[in-house]
Amino acid sequence: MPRLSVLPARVKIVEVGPRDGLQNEKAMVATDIKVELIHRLCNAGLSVIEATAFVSSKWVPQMADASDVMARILRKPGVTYPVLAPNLKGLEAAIEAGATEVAVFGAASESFSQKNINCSIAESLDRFRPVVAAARDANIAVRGYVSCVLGCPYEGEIAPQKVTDVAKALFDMGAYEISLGDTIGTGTPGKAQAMIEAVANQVAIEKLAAHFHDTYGQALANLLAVLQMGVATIDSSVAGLGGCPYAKGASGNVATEDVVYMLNGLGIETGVDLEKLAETGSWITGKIGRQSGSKANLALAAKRDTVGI
Ligand SMILES: CC(C)(COP(=O)([O-])OP(=O)([O-])OC[C@H]1O[C@@H](n2cnc3c(N)ncnc32)[C@H](O)[C@@H]1OP(=O)([O-])[O-])[C@@H](O)C(=O)NCCC(=O)NCCSC(=O)C[C@@](C)(O)CC(=O)[O-]
Repeated sequence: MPRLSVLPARVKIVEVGPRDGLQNEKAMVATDIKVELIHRLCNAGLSVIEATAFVSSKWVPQMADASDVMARILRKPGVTYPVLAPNLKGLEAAIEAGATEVAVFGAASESFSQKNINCSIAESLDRFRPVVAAARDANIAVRGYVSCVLGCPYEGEIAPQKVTDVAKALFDMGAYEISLGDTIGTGTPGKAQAMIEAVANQVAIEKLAAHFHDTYGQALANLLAVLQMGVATIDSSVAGLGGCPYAKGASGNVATEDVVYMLNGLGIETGVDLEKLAETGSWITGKIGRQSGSKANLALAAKRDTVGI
């Protein structure tokens, strides 16, 4: 097992359930539920919880209560609550709501960029530059997302070089971390490694995060493949909730419970209490009337039922 020796000792999990997990829900999820979800995730030990998105409510109605969510969460010291901010308007609202970290989100696919944020890749980078500069002036950390790193719902295959170019541009403008999104979950481990290898030639691997969706059931395998290369930050969503409204057919993010179960088995620290997390997964899926997308969650719930606790 020589490869296992190169795995990181600790992985930072960025929990995206309250934002990515809920943004595509058709029925409005009450602000109270979103706030309680964030509190429960915090109690389960997650230390980075993407709370909401300051985007146009015409584009993503589910995130219209972003300011309310931020006003009502009880912030725990040591936990960060990043939010999406696609432009200066979003950044201003995020700052007013007390955000200490924001994320800009671009894509490696022209078509997806147009559908998701209504501009070309080059225009998006021009739009993000002043957002990143203003955020940093205000002492706010900025994360950069790149979508469609392993495939696009409109263009199919995406060359690793395109991903690298956008990732480098975001990093050079001041994003401290670049999250690489397999938006439609079409990646496989070899492709994921080739993509990371290309990006890591330009942006240090410690600055990269893997944000993999599980549409084809490949997310955990892809994560293990990139962990072996040195990636030590993983985005995931409780109960595997989620999907992008502008990527039809894409199912949820990899489930945080499944990621934690795998990392526990590998002896990798996350600081997350799997039982509490699984209870949170069962709670939120009950609240929004969905089946959990986490196999670990379902197995733990069945085990709880069997032993009667
Ligand atoms: C970027 C825009 C705003 C451009 O949208 P636009 O229509 O080109 O923008 P605009 O500047 O012309 O403004 C249009 C209207 O939106 C308002 N507006 C403008 N900006 C904001 C704002 N920040 N907050 C609130 N309102 C805003 C603005 O005030 C105006 O209102 P009106 O005058 O018509 O009443 C729009 O396309 C948008 O909001 N897109 C967001 C789409 C989105 O949130 N997608 C999901 C997140 S990305 C994702 O899930 C992928 C990821 C990150 O998870 C990684 C992966 O898996 O790949």
